[in-house]
Amino acid sequence: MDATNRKIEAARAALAHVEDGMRLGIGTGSTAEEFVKLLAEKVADGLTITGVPTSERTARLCMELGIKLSSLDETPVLDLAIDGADEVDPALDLIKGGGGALLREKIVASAAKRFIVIADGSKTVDCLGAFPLPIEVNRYGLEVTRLAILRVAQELGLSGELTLRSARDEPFVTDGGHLLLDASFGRIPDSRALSAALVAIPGVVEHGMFLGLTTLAIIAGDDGIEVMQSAG
Ligand SMILES: O=C(CO)[C@H](O)[C@H](O)COP(=O)(O)O
Repeated sequence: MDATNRKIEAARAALAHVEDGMRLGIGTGSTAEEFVKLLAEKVADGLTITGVPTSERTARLCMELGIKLSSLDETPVLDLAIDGADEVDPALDLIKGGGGALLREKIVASAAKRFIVIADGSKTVDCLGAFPLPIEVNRYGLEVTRLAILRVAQELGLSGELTLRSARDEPFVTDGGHLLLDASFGRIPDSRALSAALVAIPGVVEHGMFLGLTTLAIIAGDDGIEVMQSAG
């Protein structure tokens, strides 16, 4: 099975958790897009859900495919959110934001009673950090924020490149109008300490570590689907 088919299988397994009438957070990225396509087929067959998208990109796809959308302000409590991930560790902590949507994704996941992650097997890791950690920052004072991030990382024994994300030779701008710094720190042994230190920096808007948010991870590998359940 190739990577696309694994994503489709994870998305299909997640769809089984979607019930009629649900208020549903809908993720961003290639795996989430496979989920949106399958969800649209169910909606065409009569399933009723209210979707809250995690990005403008996902909103466009949902609208194209006939999925009814709401905003988080109109629908602030969600029954379920389903999204992809860049890394999933054994405690179901994640790195997300490879697609640049981490802020809305985290707000939507935190508004959901249950948060299901869908991924192919290449995303599972023993320890977060091989995938560069996306950090969403305010444009104002970018250099001050950059230096502060490097300082807190150093205090936690971490080091590595901090790269301003770009797209088509321009800085990548998030849906919220912010910039992204991708932190290649390598293994992050104490993700909670790094999280607390990062959110205390005034110019940091959010970071891509999703800690303690995941209810279930549906991982599709060559041997089929593995469902990882949160201990909490
Ligand atoms: O966090 C994300 C977007 O901000 C995505 O969920 C993450 O990057 C995984 O994407 P893909 O399913 O394309 O591998």
